[in-house]
Amino acid sequence: METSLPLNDSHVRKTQLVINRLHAFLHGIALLCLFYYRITSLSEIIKTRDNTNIPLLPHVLIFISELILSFIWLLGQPYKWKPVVRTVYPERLPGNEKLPPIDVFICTADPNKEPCLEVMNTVISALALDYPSDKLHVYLSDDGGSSVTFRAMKQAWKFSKLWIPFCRKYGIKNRCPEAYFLTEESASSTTEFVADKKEIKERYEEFKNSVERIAADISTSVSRNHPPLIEVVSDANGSRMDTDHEETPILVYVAREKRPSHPHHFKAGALNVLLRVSAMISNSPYMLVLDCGMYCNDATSACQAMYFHLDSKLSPKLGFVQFPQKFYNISETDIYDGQLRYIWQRWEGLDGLRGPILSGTGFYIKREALYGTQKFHKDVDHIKLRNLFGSSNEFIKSIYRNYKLNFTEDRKFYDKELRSLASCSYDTDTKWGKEACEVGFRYFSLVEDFFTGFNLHCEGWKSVYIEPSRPCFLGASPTSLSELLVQHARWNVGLNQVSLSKFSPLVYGPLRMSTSQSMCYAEFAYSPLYFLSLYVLAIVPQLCLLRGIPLYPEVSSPFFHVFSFVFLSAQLKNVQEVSWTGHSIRTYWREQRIWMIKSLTSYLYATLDAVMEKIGLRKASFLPKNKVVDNEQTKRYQMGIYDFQASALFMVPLCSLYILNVASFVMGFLKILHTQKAHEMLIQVFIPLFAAVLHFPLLEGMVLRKDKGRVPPSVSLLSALISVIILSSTSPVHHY
Ligand SMILES: O=c1ccn([C@@H]2O[C@H](COP(=O)(O)OP(=O)(O)O[C@H]3O[C@H](CO)[C@@H](O)[C@H](O)[C@H]3O)[C@@H](O)[C@H]2O)c(=O)[nH]1
Ligand SMILES: [Mn+2]
Repeated sequence: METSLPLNDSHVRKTQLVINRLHAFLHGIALLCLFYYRITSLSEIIKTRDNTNIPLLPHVLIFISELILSFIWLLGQPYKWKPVVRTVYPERLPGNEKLPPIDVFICTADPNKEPCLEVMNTVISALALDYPSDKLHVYLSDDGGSSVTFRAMKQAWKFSKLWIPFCRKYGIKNRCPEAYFLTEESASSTTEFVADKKEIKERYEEFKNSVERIAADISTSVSRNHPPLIEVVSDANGSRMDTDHEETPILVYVAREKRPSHPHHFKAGALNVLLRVSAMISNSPYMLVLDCGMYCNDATSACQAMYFHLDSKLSPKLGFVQFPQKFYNISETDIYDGQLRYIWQRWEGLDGLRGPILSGTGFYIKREALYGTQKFHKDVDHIKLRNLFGSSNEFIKSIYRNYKLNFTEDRKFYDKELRSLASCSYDTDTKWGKEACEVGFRYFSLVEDFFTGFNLHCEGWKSVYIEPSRPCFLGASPTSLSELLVQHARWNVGLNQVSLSKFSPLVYGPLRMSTSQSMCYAEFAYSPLYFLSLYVLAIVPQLCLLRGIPLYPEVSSPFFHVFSFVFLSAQLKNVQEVSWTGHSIRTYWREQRIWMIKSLTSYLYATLDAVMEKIGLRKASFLPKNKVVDNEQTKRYQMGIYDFQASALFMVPLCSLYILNVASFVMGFLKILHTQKAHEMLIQVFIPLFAAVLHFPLLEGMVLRKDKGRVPPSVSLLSALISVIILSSTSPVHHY
């Protein structure tokens, strides 16, 4: 029988494994030598403090910053321990009749920020997935409760009825119409194809126009106060079951109830409503989750995921299959490092452990994993189920019922039941979204994906990472510094919420999963700490250089080589990883730059935010990213020119530190020439030089550029003032 053969295979990247382990060993030894140097020199300073005038504080600060960097480095090592790649055997997948049904969940929140046409393209591409139509059901959650989205969705469904047969007939790979017509993928050259394509293109233009008309006609205002609305999109004749059902999957619109007095828990709340509503309508055992604007670029993703979910060995423990997030709008220069290469490389490493971290979109997850029912017996107490899942008996029945397309039954009854499941109070006093209670997407953190995946791994579920050469899903990545920094600040607020709680991965993880998997979660969750190290490294060595206080060993000392080795080995390892994943050295350079910029801004504010939330001064919130395209900004992005029109909160620290570093390099350099102290200060001269070269675009933005994307002169002036104050202040390093 076909299914007895494995559907997939994995193999370890051996060369990479050897390089990684060897590097970890050497780098680790070098770090130990570095600590030895710091500890001995610190104790020396403390002992001789009365006679010498060497200040202690800068040495302590530098040591702390080195400890943090080393700690995060150590946490990241399990990622590199056993990188794994997966292959699949397409010919072994069972026939259509054996494929399990799938529900697709798409979330949108605000038509002003998430253009309706893009959302509809996501919907259409999901409807057109290469999967038996009667086993595919698409749900669109509209958190804005906007009638624009509702009406546009009906048009999208109508268009799909033409689009899907066209795609199937010609084996079109890219099932997102907007992207398909842009790329001009050619499936055939017969006259029939050319005529069909022309026809479908015209239909698409009509559809597009109708969506634009809808958006122009009615207000796109977003409501925070509305009753639930659930509608299975159907033909005008009112019969929900369409005669062409074979060709077009059902499409369900869900706007959950929202009231100002009830917390709605952002995307996790929306997904939990979809879980409940879909349980009543289709109750598929697997779900694909997609962010709006993220379209299906390869229609075979569902089958690809099934190579793992149907694998008899993997299946019982497999919670989800994660695809990487890839982006269609990344420019050649990728100045904001939008491709997130370093993340997907880690996921590959995690695949050798318990599996990749849940990444919000582009994953096929098992319904059972989100219900946490694997531990119950079938005859579990009904009261217990009500405590977990809420008061709906229909919902509770669905938990143990197999897949069944349900919505044609008693319509009135179901409508009432559905509205209750989508009401804002349904969750209250249940275990939905509660951390560590195993029901649904967890509300605890703004990064619901990270935290839910963490919980699933803690409960014993595994995950699989698959990165096919043709990306299955494509979305839009930030194209301005401002967007990038705001997005990363939000992610890191979410990570801080986890790391500052009892769910901190190093505390909560090791008892529930392997230490190595916990370390990887911790590496992610503690990464906002980078801001501490980088602020110290951007200020302390520089000020000490100007005051003639050496913080590093002098050139003749053997420890000078230790410091040089640590720096070079870290950099070269990055270069090696970047080139091994098929990128050029420029990618390495940009990754360094953006990592520092994010650490000095997003990570700092994310930590302040999370701490304020912890002590009750603030509430974290998740406003969807603006996906509306600004032409001028996009043009700059395409040309590889940074857009520094970001909030002064971001720009002032960056520019101040930049000026501080340039100034201390120049002044320090002149000073050591005079005093002949170069051998003592070499590393301290090198640090600001490295920063000044790496962040040269900031200098351009402040001084050389005249366009709209430059650093605003007011920001440059304020930054200059701040750096002068820091430079001239008798800083605390002077005494102690
Ligand atoms: O109240 C809300 C807020 C957001 N969303 C949806 O959530 C998705 C992600 O929002 P987006 O603004 O695109 O944020 P990103 O930073 O791009 O999202 C990343 O980070 C999120 C966690 O912060 C994850 O949920 C996402 O899957 C992941 O792609 C979008 O479809 C939104 O419509 C809602 O449905 N309701
Ligand atoms: Mn997004």
